[in-house]
Amino acid sequence: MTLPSSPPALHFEGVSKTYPGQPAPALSDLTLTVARGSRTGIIGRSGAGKSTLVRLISGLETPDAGRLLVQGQDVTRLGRAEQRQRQARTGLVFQHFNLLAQPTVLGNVTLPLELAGQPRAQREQRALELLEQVGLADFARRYPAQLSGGQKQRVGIARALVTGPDLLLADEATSALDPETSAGILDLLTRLQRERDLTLLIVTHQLEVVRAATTHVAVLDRGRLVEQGPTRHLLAQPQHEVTRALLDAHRPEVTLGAGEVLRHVNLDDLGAQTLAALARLGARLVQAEAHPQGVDAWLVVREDAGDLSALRPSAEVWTPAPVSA
Ligand SMILES: Nc1ncnc2c1ncn2[C@@H]1O[C@H](COP(=O)(O)OP(=O)(O)OP(=O)(O)O)[C@@H](O)[C@H]1O
Repeated sequence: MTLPSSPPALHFEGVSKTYPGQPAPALSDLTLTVARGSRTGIIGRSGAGKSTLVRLISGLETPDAGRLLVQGQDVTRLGRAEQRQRQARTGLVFQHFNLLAQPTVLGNVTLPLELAGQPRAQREQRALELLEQVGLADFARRYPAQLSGGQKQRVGIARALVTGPDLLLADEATSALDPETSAGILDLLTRLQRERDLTLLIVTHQLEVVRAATTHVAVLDRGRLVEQGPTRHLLAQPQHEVTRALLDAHRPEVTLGAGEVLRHVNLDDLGAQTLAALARLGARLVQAEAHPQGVDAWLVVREDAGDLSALRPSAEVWTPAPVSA
């Protein structure tokens, strides 16, 4: 018996988009599939086309060419009513929160349900449940101006989820927050994605966001997809210069001695065995950052130090790329 396989959450098929009056396309023949239930990062430099991708998914723009399927539905062919239904099933979280100043926190979260015509008691109950889930049960009667940036973003997340979407788009959702607050928001998004079995699309220019919160990643550059894959694999073995440049931005400033090179490696951990292996290789650890994909480490080693793959038993995901000083 063959079970009907469910369609991917998103499928871009040869999608192109050029804004009026612009010489170059914002997206060019983009083919990209986002698996249902994944936490997928879309990363790229400024102007890569990330926001355009979000605007197409959320229905704010339409492709010039190609097809965009959301949960198997070709959104370029939907009527008005169907499009509104689809939009209600897509939650959006913005960089600058986009909260209204006047309604209270509760009023902001209930707004999408109010617009959908849901009775007050029902929508308030639902919004209070969501506020509880984002840790803001006691803030319902406050105004956005009385909240910190991280709290405002929690309200933004509650509002994005209040209509019960299956797809959540976070567009630079942590870019305006300090690192500690960002980490809390990414943890929250990850938890909610798991609990609600959502597909989470995280659009960012920050590699650390991709590392902390995604299972898969796609790298865009000048409107094109340059590489994609499981996050851990892609960050350990970046193939494209754009991805390498994103990794390089985290390179520590270090003075190299004669015959020494700086290398970026992704380790499983920094346990006793790994440290002993580093010592045997004469490797100097100059920077290490732990994250859900392992430990991102920068080492100074002698050019003739030998095979670093011994550092990582699961070496199938890792070939150290030499980085010039
Ligand atoms: N409304 C618009 N009108 C004209 N051109 C636009 C518009 N929006 C984006 N563009 C152009 O399309 C290209 C892709 O822009 P987009 O905003 O999608 O990139 P991005 O990766 O999100 O960049 P950033 O990280 O800076 O937000 C850029 O060249 C940009 O100048």
